[in-house]
Amino acid sequence: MPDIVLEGVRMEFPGQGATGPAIALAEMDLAIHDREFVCLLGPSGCGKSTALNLIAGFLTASDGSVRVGGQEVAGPGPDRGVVFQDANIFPWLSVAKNVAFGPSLSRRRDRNAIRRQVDEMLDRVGLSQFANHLPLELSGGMRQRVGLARVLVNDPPTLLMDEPFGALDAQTRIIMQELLLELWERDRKTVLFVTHDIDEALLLGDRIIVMTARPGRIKSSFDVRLPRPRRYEITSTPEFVALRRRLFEELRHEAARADELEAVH
Ligand SMILES: Nc1ncnc2c1ncn2[C@@H]1O[C@H](COP(=O)(O)OP(=O)(O)OP(=O)(O)O)[C@@H](O)[C@H]1O
Repeated sequence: MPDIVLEGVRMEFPGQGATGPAIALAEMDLAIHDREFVCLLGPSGCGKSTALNLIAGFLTASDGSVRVGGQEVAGPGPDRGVVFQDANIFPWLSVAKNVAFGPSLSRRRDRNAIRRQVDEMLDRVGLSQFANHLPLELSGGMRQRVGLARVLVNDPPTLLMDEPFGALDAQTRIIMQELLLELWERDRKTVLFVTHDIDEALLLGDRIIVMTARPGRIKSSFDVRLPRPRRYEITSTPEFVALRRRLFEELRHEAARADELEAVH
């Protein structure tokens, strides 16, 4: 059964001042299967984040249906873990306390079990030595690891990621992409990953969905049949380079349209 289904989804934001309503998504249909890693790719402003926020339950569609696991989305829920670019961590809590936050909300868990779970999670993301540090004492990449650990420790079946590595330098970004691949290989969650970076989408995804410029619709869907487990080295293989070229052509037109729309507004 598909894990995430959007049918005829339309999203309008009320206009500000003289401008009419902004139509972010028009008639969007999408189906993501259980344990599939799908990357949503498209030019700036095409509605990628809006689609993710609808699935996360942070926004409600103006029209159409958004279902996760067969249920109509009525708001955020523990079945969907969301990771943003700014790592959504509490600056006043240590790394370990940030990661323990979610599990501590559940009254059924005893403290020792939570501590073991947090230790294991910190080990998986390579932060064991920084358990007692405050986020301010960490680099951007390490903070993003904390953000990832905070979400993964709750073991949500679905992960929604909105350009999580967008603010990182190129080197750190690759390290984080490889870490995400490693984590995903182990427990294969359903992932929707929003990005405008072709290489990132190709390195990570089973499938890449390309969106049109605003108002966003699905333009095309590409299966990425590159072997797994994947590492960064795959980006220089002929198969990868050929796929990159195809996707670049696919996006070129939409990016130009997005620029025109920008110039008009
Ligand atoms: N809260 C809002 N109020 C009004 N308009 C909005 C709101 N959120 C998004 N929009 C508009 O909806 C459109 C889609 O925005 P969205 O953030 O989903 O695009 P995106 O593809 O994620 O872009 P980017 O890659 O730049 O983050 C844009 O034109 C944006 O200006």
